[in-house]
Amino acid sequence: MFHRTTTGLQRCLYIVAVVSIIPPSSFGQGILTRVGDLRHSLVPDVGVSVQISPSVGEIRFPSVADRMPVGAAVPIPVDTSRFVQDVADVQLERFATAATTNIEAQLSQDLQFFRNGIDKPVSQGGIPFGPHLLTSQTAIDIGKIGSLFVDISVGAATNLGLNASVAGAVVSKIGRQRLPPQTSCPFINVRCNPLAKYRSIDGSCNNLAHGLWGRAETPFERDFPPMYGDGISTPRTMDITNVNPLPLARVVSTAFHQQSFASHLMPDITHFSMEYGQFLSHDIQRNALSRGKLGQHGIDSLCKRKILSVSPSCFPIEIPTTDNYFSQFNRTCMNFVRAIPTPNLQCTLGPRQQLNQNTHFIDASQIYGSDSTTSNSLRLLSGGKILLLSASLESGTKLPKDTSNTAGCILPSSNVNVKCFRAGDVRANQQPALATLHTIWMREHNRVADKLHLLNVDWDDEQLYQEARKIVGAMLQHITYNEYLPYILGSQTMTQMNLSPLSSGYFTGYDSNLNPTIRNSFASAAFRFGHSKVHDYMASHSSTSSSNHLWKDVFLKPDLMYDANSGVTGVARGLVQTQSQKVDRLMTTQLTRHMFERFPGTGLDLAAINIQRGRDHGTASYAIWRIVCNLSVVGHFGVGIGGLVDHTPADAAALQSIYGSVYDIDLYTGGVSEKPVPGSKLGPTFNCLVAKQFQRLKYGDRFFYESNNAAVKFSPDQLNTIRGETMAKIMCRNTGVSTVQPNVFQMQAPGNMPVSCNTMPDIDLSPWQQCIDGGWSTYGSWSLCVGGVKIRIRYCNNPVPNHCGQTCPGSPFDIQLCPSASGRVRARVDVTTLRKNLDLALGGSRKVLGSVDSILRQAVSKSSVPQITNTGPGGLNFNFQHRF
Ligand code: HEM
Ligand SMILES: [Ca+2]
Repeated sequence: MFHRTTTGLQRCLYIVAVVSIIPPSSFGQGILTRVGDLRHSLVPDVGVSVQISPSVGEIRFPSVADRMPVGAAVPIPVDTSRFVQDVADVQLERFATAATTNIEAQLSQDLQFFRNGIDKPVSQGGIPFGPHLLTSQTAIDIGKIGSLFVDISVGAATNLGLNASVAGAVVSKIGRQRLPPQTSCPFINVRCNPLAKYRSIDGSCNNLAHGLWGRAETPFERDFPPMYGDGISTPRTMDITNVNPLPLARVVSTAFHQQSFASHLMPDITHFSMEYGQFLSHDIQRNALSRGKLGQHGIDSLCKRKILSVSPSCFPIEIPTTDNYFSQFNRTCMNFVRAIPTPNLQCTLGPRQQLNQNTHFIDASQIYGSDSTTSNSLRLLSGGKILLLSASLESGTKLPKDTSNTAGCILPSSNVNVKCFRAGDVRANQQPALATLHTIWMREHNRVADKLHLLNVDWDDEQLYQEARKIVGAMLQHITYNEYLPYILGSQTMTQMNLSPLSSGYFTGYDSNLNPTIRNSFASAAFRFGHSKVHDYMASHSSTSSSNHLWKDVFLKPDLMYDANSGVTGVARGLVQTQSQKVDRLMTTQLTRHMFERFPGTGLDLAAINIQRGRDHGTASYAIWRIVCNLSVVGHFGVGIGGLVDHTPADAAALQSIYGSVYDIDLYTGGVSEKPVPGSKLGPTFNCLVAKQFQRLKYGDRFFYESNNAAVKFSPDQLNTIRGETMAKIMCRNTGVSTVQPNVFQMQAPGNMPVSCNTMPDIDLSPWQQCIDGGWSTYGSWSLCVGGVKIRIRYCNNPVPNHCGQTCPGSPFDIQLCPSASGRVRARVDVTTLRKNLDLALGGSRKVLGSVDSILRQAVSKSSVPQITNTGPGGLNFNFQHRF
């Protein structure tokens, strides 16, 4: 099928991962991937390079006889000219027409499917998938185009007879040369204003040259090409030999991820650290899930019939009849829909990609929204504040109510006033600990806005809102890099990757070539490490009593938030006083059996979902990511050299009993179970993937809070104020908590013992007091005309320097032209210079000024004025006829 020629390389493309060799016996047949090929396939900005010892030289994969030509020792060059010819316009046109018809048919079924089936909101009696299915209309629209791109790509691959291992690379290559016909690209570049002081709501124009980088509703980026069943779009369901099916996600979950128990608590890390991680994750990512593609059938019949081929968005998680929990309910499958497909940012053909509905940056978008409709709907439009409910039901304000219950919450029949909440991210209602963080931060916004208003009475709503938003976003970034990440990544990684905040001065490392976009592997696996940290219950501590709520009793239920004792304050107390579970292979059964459960047996399994999601995204297996991360190559299940060196023997053996090959291990499963790097809570693979993402989110964010960028930077005093902020202070200010340990991410311990909130000073926002016109009197009356100008003067009433180091910033003079008396030609005079000289003459004196005339004379005589200059636009030029 391929032209096996080594000549004409300029016309050739080396296919990734297709070189085969005679493998070592332990692998059966093997396929070698050239290091260069792998490196080539990496996104250049990630700074990851694949280095394998020269003695190995290549990466070894077990081989797939029917996929790969065996025996070639060099990469097989593919003559792209042939493909280009084959996929000439007329061909593509044909694929496009067929695909369009197909997509139209599928789409017409969407709505009915949604009504009848899998993803009915819980309020309508469906089996819930929680708020994760509240896919935005924009995402659905992009998904339609994404489906078209995928179908055209699949058509091209089929037509060319490409096998799965090369289809993605070849179609991408073709796609680079020609845009698919009949498609419109949803990613249209934007014009940016380099002087804009505030972040856009949707994250666009953060990077001035690449205005779409990091914008909401753009695809996740890849560090490594996806591995799909068909090379383009279908989930990875077969093992590396393409002979046996992969172990079922639920089977991996029951055999490997269950169940955590008390001894799996982390001694030093609070449950707050877990919850902050989820809150942060909701700032930077929200996968767009499909809303279904098939009418008539509910999820059960879909599962039973396994009609994936008819309903391509439905990818149910099968439950074996021997399941250790669900078998008692005769449950054979679990609700799962695929993430919607999206074109890549360049809108070229290629493998399926996934869409992030939120802004990729750490910009507090979970508080404010990632689109203007959401953010506007959350604004009070007065005093810069966000909508918050008044304190009628609980001490302290709450998030605005979602009165139509569009978030699909489970509401109590006993109290019609209890509703779910609205926030910048719809998942705020997933459970009360998350809603608590949302509430704390929304309250903080309004406190900041109020304080800013007191300092700057003339600021309008917009300026107050934007400045408060900027401050809150900066606090979130500071707390993330200063308090949260060090305990996750460890101080060594923080230092090596330059992630620690500075103690003074500005950060100058912004790199406009660095693409900050959230990586697919981070979203689909690595940052899900937090799921392993979730405790069995959510504690709520009042000042006198405490109660532990099993998660299954509080999922999607807002009731608790309305209780003065157990609400925001009680949950906050509980979070800082209980521990997280360890990051390890085990996950609480509250998440593996009971997630979003309505009655026994209807729950979901988050571990299985993580695995299934990875396969849905085509996420390459664990072993590949070790290579991307420059870690030792894994080739067997042993824990010695060349094996699972970062796993315990017991965990490695457990993996071996589940998977046929190390190249089948799902990234979530292999990564979360690694032994932690010393000082870190994560093993080396997740440590690498998480650290790299946070590096990009710092170095690729023009608005990073420590930035020295002139248009966006804080003043030195303002930055110091942000640097003094801690999560404990913010909690103290916005809840009824009265004592708390200074570092709420760590358990109480010597050096971190609880202190009274009174000892934590409120934020001092005086550096935000605007430095203009403070302390001036109103202007006196105009002078007579002197030399064609008239002058009026104001006096400084405020001898105390403000935070800008000035008493009365600005000039005491106001100068205007006198009406021209005659038509005489006059020399031009620079008013600015005149004003400067007048100021000079005044010598900073705040004494009552002498006569305008004498000052004017004095000023001008001391200088070279009148100058004959042109001050440019602004109408300040005038003719100066009188010489002193
Ligand atoms: C009680 C706590 C939590 C619950 C119930 C929960 C539940 C979920 C669910 C249902 C999903 C969607 C899965 C899918 O369809 O693929 C998800 C995704 C995710 N979760 Fe969690 N989670 C929790 C805590 C956390 C924590 C602590 C972290 C990180 C520190 C985290 C990180 C993520 C990430 C990165 C995703 C993927 C997000 C996306 O791309 O949209 N979660 N979680
Ligand atoms: Ca964001």
